[in-house]
Amino acid sequence: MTTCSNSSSRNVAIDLGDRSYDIRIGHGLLSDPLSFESLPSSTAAMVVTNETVAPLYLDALKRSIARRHKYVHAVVLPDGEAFKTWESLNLIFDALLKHGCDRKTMLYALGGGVVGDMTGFAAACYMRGVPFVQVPTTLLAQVDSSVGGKTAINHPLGKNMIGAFYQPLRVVCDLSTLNTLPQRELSAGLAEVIKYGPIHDMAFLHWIELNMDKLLTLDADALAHAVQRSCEIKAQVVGQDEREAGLRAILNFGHTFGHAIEAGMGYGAWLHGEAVGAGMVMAAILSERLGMVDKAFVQRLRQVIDSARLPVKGAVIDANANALRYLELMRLDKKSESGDIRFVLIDGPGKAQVRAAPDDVVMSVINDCCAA
Ligand SMILES: NC(=O)c1ccc[n+]([C@@H]2O[C@H](COP(=O)([O-])OP(=O)(O)OC[C@H]3O[C@@H](n4cnc5c(N)ncnc54)[C@H](O)[C@@H]3O)[C@@H](O)[C@H]2O)c1
Ligand SMILES: O=C(O)C(=O)C[C@@H](O)[C@H](O)[C@H](O)COP(=O)(O)O
Ligand SMILES: [Zn+2]
Repeated sequence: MTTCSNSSSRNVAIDLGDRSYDIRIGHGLLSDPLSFESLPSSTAAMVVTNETVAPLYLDALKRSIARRHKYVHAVVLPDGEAFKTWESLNLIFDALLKHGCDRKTMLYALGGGVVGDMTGFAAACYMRGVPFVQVPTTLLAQVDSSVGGKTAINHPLGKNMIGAFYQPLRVVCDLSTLNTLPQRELSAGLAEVIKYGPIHDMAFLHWIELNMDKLLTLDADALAHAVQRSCEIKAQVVGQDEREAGLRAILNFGHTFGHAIEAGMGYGAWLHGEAVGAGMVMAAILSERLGMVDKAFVQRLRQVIDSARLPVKGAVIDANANALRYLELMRLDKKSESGDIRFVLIDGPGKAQVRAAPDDVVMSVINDCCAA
């Protein structure tokens, strides 16, 4: 992983051999054709976006890439986590086939993590693989989902259960797009920014604590630093373990509980970042009950998550048997082995470890941490 900056953009490189690529970070990049320089040109391009993002940014992106492709098509999907489904994926394939797109067609994912995950999966599958570029327009997508090649759709029984590892050719993070992002979505993105502190970089957590007000008010320098440092950490982890044989699982901190909340409450009721925020508090308390961190660490993490205007208590997903329902959903998590749920726990500030935990301790955490 290497980083370089100039006045208008900061670049983070992700080193994956012949699948290496650049993450470009800066204001106004989406409207600048130079952001897409040196990518392969092709006859056709397909921009995948949704009904909220299309009116805001589709025309600008089309103008920026117009010289690279003879035809620039677009498919506009319904908006929301509830639409991260086979049906939406099929809308992308329908559009590609309707326009006679060949295997050199470039896909552009224009939107948040939902659009990005589905576009990447469509790119991995269409004609057994076509190139794609991530143009993330939410904070969450800029600091996390557009980087690293995890692509997927949801299943009613579990998050991201059907997918593939498939890397983009470039990530173009235009920080200006965050100006139109609703406050709740900004906070959701901050959950994944905060995540990088306890698992890898306590100095970054300290910086986040000091700069939370600036982040919440979209201060340009603070945002640029948060996106750059998050991408650097993610690039470093993914560069060592692209397909989650081991280390990469630390990026799942807060997600074992969080994904249970998302699936259990019905996709979209809680935003992904909200569920991860509460899930990180629950995982930190579990770490503390297993003797891995002290109470002061848990309190510090709870405080920073709360300051990002995120929930610090989990959801009640079953009024009669809440803890059992969590366990049932978490057993399907992709980190589970032979029916044992494996959690990302904090093993001292800045250090994460993936391990199983006794059911009774997990249930005590759920019983103490969930509020209606
Ligand atoms: N692949 C990965 O590594 C990875 C990492 C983290 C999260 N994810 C996935 O990402 C998804 C969450 O992503 P998200 O938080 O971006 O949600 P999202 O894609 O649903 O976007 C959030 C909302 O913001 C809207 N929006 C997007 N850009 C906008 C803009 N600039 N202005 C105004 N509105 C805008 C969207 O239309 C949507 O309503 C989840 O499905 C999660 O599982 C994947
Ligand atoms: O990139 C990763 O690896 C992550 O775990 C990042 C997470 O923030 C993200 O939500 C990811 O999609 C979760 O992965 P999953 O394998 O649990 O579906
Ligand atoms: Zn996540």
